Amino acid sequence: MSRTRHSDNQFALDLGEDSPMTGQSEQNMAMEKPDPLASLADTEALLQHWQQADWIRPLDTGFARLIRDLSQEQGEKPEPLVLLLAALTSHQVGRGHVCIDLAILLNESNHTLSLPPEDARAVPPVMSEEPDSETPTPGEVLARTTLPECLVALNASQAVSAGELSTPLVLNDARLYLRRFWRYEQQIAGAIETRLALPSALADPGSDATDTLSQALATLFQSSEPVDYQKLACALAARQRFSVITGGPGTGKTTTVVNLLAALQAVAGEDPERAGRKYRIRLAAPTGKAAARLNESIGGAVRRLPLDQLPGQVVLDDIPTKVTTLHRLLGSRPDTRQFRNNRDNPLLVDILVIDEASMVDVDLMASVVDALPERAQLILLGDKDQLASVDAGAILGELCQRAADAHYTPETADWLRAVTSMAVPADLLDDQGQPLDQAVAMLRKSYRFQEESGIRQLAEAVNTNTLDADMLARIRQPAFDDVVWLNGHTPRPDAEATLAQICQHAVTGTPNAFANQGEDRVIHNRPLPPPVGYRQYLELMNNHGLCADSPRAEWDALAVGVLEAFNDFQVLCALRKGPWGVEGLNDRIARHLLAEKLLPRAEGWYAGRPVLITGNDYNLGLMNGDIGITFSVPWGQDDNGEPTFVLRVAFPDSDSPGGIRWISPSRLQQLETVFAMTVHKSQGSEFNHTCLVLPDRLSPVLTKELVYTGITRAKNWFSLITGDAQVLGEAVNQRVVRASGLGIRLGTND
Ligand SMILES: Nc1ncnc2c1ncn2[C@@H]1O[C@H](COP(=O)(O)OP(=O)(O)OP(=O)(O)O)[C@@H](O)[C@H]1O
Repeated sequence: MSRTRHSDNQFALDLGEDSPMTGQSEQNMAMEKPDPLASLADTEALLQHWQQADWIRPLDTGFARLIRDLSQEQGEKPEPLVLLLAALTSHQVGRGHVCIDLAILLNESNHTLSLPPEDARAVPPVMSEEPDSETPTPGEVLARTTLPECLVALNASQAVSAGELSTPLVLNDARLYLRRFWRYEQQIAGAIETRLALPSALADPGSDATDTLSQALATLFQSSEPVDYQKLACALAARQRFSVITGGPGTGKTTTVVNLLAALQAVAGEDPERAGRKYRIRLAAPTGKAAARLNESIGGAVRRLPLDQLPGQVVLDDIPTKVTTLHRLLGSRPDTRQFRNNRDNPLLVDILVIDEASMVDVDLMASVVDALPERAQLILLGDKDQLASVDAGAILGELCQRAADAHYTPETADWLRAVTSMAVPADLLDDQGQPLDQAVAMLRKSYRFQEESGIRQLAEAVNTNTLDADMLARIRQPAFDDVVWLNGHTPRPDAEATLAQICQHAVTGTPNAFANQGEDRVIHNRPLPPPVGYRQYLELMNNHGLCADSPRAEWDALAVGVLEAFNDFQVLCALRKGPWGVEGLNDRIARHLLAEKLLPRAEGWYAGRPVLITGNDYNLGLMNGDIGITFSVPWGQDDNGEPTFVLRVAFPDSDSPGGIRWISPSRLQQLETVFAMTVHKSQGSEFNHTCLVLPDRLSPVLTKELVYTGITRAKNWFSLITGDAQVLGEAVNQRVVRASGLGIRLGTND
């Protein structure tokens, strides 16, 4: 169907009354210019121009060409509008969306697509016969069309189906997907629905199994509070084969899940399917860093379990403490996206717990549910308010859209009362609650941060859109003892001076900028040392006192100490490029540390260089997100018998806690220096002192989720430096909204 035919066609006109999404005047203005979709050649030229200007990727134009070829093979005249939408859908997948919601796209084209990009290069004129005309933006092109026109064109194309045919594009309602991503979403939604529908041995509050669960919960949770949300979460998650436990930092997700696993093992003996055997449980996280962090915290929590008081004869070995990465769990293979474990070779597991689930994209989650036996229980843990995964999807956020209000049905509330002896607060009840709502629990009290903690209050203000003038004044002053906005008194600071301030802060951590010079803080009855910068780990490294003859164990111990000290401070940036991004700041901070004589050099490889692995390397056993530090270590002798030193990067050995792996820099493939890290990459990590750098102007990546994630990476100290004071307030007013159909399918899309 050609575009001209659309406007001549009465049917199209009937449907195509002025779309509520597109203003008439905007449309009229666009109509005055030549139609860039008038012909296939014009459309292809337009896409080519956008690609040349780096607005869209070669992959996106390549996908549009594939749709064109496919249409032609089917004897169909390729429809320019379909090609355009195909390229834009592919572009959006590259930006983390699972699909395009056409209604939203037409309503806010430029914002939805983030086009033109912030750093847009000039695009050469597209219409050769009109040398002066500017290439239209996607927004201008889309302003000429309407939702009904798009739907008519897509429905008429052989490249599009509702999913029943193996077409490259799938249209569900007004959501347009690349087939692969539609399939992922279907797989995930199907796996959740199936598990929610499975009958549970614990559904009947009068059963022996439920009685045992109730006894176990009474032993594990002894809070005197009227509502213990950890206990509620534990009960809900025990009842079904799918559940989500979400909560902010330190709300007790790990504690709750350890109690949950103990409670489940206590009832295992009464599960007819288990015939008295305990459950096989696996714990996993999306990155090595996140797995290591859970590894650290889970061991202690398991050891504190009152196992001897639990029913069901649960022993320590029944509760796993080893956390693996999802890639390792599924058995990743070099050079292929296929995992060793899949539908045909499922995991030997009864219960799988995934921590930091906000970082899991739809591709990986689809592989997880593919490899999970149908009756296996899946438990997702994470903070719903954090940034979504780097790749497509926002699974945890989607599943938890209604978590704050819970929407528990009266039936769920009755069951909870019977099992936990607690009444669900009335404002969390809803007799229209959906099945998914009954499987989602939100932890609401932070045990790590005290009530007066600035980090807690600032994160909450950002998260709940209550970052007001009073809070800004308090972090400027600073009124809190753990938070400081270092240049908050300067609305439009000089860029060079601010960048120099960041470098200086990165050296020392500027303890005297915090209230009481960062001294005299006591956390959980222990005095807290003042905040530090990178000088701490570099001094430890430079003054180690080891010699060429020192045993390997001493070098390992030094590396463990230096890696720990490095974790005490981290600069986080919103952006990658430019002076305010990781690339600019890594370079600048390294040169500053060189000038301070803390580094021997600031380019290439040098002792002291901290590196972040940016892609999984299965041969070396290094995972995306792993951090190593470069050392000069003794390695053999020269011809005169003198010891020689070489550079080796020390990584924590994920297979042996406290161990170190020394890897030659030349073997490392994908990495970057990590004096500065993007907030995206910092997910799943926590640092004693975190400094968040916001740039001098707003950009689409600066969102509430980003600022919240940045603040909540700080365990004890948080500092903020802004290129422009306004940017903080503007950033928290922007939200990450990722197009997806998961919540819609599961009936929890509010
Ligand atoms: N019910 C509780 N009563 C007292 N202390 C608790 C309780 N729950 C958790 N804690 C303590 O609070 C701290 C944080 O708990 P935990 O590590 O379980 O939280 P988390 O939500 O997993 O944290 P993170 O944000 O690191 O993922 C721990 O020191 C833990 O012992």
